[in-house]
Amino acid sequence: MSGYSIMLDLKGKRVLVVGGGKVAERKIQGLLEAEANVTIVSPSLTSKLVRHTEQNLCIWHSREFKPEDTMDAYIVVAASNSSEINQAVKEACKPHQLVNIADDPAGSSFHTAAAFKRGLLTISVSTSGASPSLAVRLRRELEESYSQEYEQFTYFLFDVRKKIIESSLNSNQKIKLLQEIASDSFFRAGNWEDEFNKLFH
Ligand SMILES: C[C@@]1(CC(=O)O)C2=NC(=C\c3[nH]c(c(CCC(=O)O)c3CC(=O)O)Cc3[nH]c(c(CC(=O)O)c3CCC(=O)O)/C=C3\N/C(=C\2)[C@@H](CCC(=O)O)[C@]3(C)CC(=O)O)/[C@H]1CCC(=O)O
Ligand SMILES: NC(=O)c1ccc[n+]([C@@H]2O[C@H](COP(=O)([O-])OP(=O)(O)OC[C@H]3O[C@@H](n4cnc5c(N)ncnc54)[C@H](O)[C@@H]3O)[C@@H](O)[C@H]2O)c1
Repeated sequence: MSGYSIMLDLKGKRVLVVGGGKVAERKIQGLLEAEANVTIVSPSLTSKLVRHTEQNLCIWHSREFKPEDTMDAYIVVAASNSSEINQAVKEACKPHQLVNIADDPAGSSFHTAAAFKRGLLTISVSTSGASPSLAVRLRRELEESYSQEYEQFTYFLFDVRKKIIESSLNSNQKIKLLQEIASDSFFRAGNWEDEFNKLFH
């Protein structure tokens, strides 16, 4: 897979997850953070997923998968522990549906990246299935390199970028300023508002 990176808006979108084990739990965590509308079809659930359904964070059909479950789903994740069931899920999907098969990277239309957020910043790592363990290691290393302070920094950048774009500066001045406030030295200086006001009158 050559792999094209995008950020999907899943708010309110219907996502079907087949299986309720450890892998389903991990995928569902990310899907709920993205505010997707998650339906799980599985005869059993992990205790964490049971809590999610009790809190109405997702819908659970306590039974085996049926092909019609895939109807109307924007994304389908097959994470049962049976490769036959996972293949049946794939076969039930229409060509336009995004499908992730936990035990069949080549047969999936997308892979899940190892990702974390700092406010508006998302950092994700993919090895295209070569080594999920390497993706996890790099994600952990990057998490250490990009401190929690980046969360506030992204909100600061979001606000001042708007001010810069709407200002009467010419386009070269705007680009220079936008690059300056995104630089490592600016980030490290702290007092971002004060430093910005010195640069922007
Ligand atoms: C990143 C992450 C996101 C997530 O799942 O949310 C993710 N796998 C994670 C962890 C992980 N997965 C596995 C191990 C055990 C050690 C090892 O195998 O290295 C660990 C490590 C651990 O658990 O620590 C085993 C494994 N994974 C896949 C197969 C099937 C196969 O290869 O055939 C098997 C063998 C199954 C078996 O035993 O049969 C397949 C996929 N796993 C992917 C993503 C996609 C490619 C990502 C990429 O290459 O970058 C892809 C293709 C499809 C997909 O699932 O989307 C998440 C880390 C989240 C985080 O911590 O940040
Ligand atoms: N992609 C990844 O990151 C990754 C990592 C490890 C394992 N895997 C693969 O993911 C799959 C699931 O692993 P796991 O550790 O979560 O397994 P698990 O045994 O913890 O969970 C399997 C779940 O599938 C459900 N299930 C079984 N038959 C079903 C059916 N007919 N319909 C609906 N649900 C059904 C079970 O009730 C259970 O909830 C395995 O195929 C494994 O090889 C993928």
